[in-house]
Amino acid sequence: GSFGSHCVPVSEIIAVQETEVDNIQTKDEGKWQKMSQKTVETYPYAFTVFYVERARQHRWRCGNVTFFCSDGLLRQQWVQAIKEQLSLQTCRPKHLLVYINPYGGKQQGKQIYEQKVVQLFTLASISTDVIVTERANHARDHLKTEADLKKYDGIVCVGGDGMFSEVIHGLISRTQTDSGVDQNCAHEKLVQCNLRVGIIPAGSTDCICYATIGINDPVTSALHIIVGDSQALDVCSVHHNDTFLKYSVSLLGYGFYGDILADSEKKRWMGPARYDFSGIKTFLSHHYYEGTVSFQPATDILGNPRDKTKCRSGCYVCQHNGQLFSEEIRDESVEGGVSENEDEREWKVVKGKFLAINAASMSCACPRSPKGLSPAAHLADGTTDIILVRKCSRLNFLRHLLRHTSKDDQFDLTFIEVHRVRKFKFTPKYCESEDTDVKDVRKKLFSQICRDHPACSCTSVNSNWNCDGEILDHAAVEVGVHCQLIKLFARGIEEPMLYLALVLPCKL
Ligand SMILES: CCCCCCCCCCCCC/C=C/[C@@H](O)[C@H](COP(=O)(O)O)NC(=O)CCCCCCCCCCCCCCC
Ligand SMILES: Nc1ncnc2c1ncn2[C@@H]1O[C@H](COP(=O)(O)OP(=O)(O)O)[C@@H](O)[C@H]1O
Ligand SMILES: [Ca+2]
Repeated sequence: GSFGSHCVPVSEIIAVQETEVDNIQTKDEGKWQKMSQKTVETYPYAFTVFYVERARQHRWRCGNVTFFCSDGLLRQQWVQAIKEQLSLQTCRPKHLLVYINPYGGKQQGKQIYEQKVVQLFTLASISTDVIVTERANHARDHLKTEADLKKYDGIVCVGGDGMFSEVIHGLISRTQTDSGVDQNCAHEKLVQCNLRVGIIPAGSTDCICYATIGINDPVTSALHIIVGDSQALDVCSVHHNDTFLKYSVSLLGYGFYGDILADSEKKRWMGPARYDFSGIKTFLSHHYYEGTVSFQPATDILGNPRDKTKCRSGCYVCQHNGQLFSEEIRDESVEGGVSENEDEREWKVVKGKFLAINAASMSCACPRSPKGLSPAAHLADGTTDIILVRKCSRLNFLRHLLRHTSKDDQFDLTFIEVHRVRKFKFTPKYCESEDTDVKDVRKKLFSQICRDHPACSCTSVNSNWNCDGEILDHAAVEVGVHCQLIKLFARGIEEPMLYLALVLPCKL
């Protein structure tokens, strides 16, 4: 490279390698040239340090700088010293289990992994076992029962939010089974998972990657895995009548986002554009749904969904509330402890007609909306933000939606309510047909609805829940947040670094 000084923290060095001087090309006045014979003769020994270079919009790249010396022993000492420093970075993974979804997004999962990630893992001396999935739930089932997890320092999933969801379902289930915890019990404390999960984005929305790293970029994700980042993440559990349905880490959406998802699944051939298509269609159909949302507002915590400050790397709110949460758990396990905290807190009940009921456990920032559904939501504070969109005109709903893409506050509208909670319940007005004869109940339901709205086409009474991009089978759900249940190879979104340069005059 060129002459000059480079300052790189050891924690951001990817690898060091001895370099063949003969092959080095240097950039001189913008042109790549072979080094002059004279330089090669004077400095025949070189080594290259690969490191994390920050580019625009939270993008990371693998940069390198080559050092030359005249002495072979000196080079060996340098390379050895740097390797020793690297071996002291104990948070870095050495052996990873990789699942690739070849079917998500633009169906490029395999290519993205092979063309952008493999060489970086090799450079960083990370070995991998790779499984390309052959069907939906392949990764989940493999993790749940087969995979020898002791062998690995982490799991990587190549795909979208659905693929990530599969991986954490496998991992959480496995962890609970191994420690004898029953997932069907909605009030039981779940055991934290030790293995970290990395996401190489290759899906349609990639909101979990975007909201935890700041961008959906495969190389950036690979580098966060290599340096061994760690970010805790809250997980919501969703139950229906004391049976476990699913976990969610990003969006649990009923009404608008549930309907978009149900419609878009039929259009998978369109790739990521299916969401825009179904989005417009769902917007125009303007369905609302009736029901009751009950929740306990989280009052003892730091932070509020209307805050101007956001969750960033090393977030203080997440640290503080995480601490609070683990203390409460400890208190409850003590005989006669203060369990009144939880159960005797006041429940709020909101009944009405809703265009959308969204629970965002993280900001849900994604390329479509870089600030997300709930811009001030936290990754690991043990809460989820419930956003209620009451029945309003199409124009007003459009105003709300458009504000997700601008600086304006999407909650500052009369038909929007937002609450930060630890648990909530939803009960649809027209209850689901279960024990009784299905057809019978449907008939009754439709006649009742049609009496209520004579003009409606009665396509469906209830919506579906969109759970991180997967459809749930029930409308009535009970949701609880499990604080910091899993860990990612991420560090949260980094604040732009501030440099203070002190330039001293050369003449002393
Ligand atoms: C008019 C412009 C309105 C822009 C509104 C943008 C709000 C976007 C918020 C998106 C939150 C996404 C939360 C993440 C969910 C994902 O977990 C989940 C699964 O991801 P995966 O496919 O990678 O597995 N993704 C989704 O459920 C997709 C949600 C799709 C949102 C698309 C919204 C488009 C709305 C278009 C409205 C158009 C009105 C036009 C009027 C003429
Ligand atoms: N080999 C496979 N064939 C078909 N479906 C799969 C396969 N592997 C995973 N899936 C499923 O594909 C769905 C979409 O995956 P995802 O990675 O979320 O992509 P997208 O972001 O495009 O929705 C998920 O429901 C997942 O369970
Ligand atoms: Ca949260």
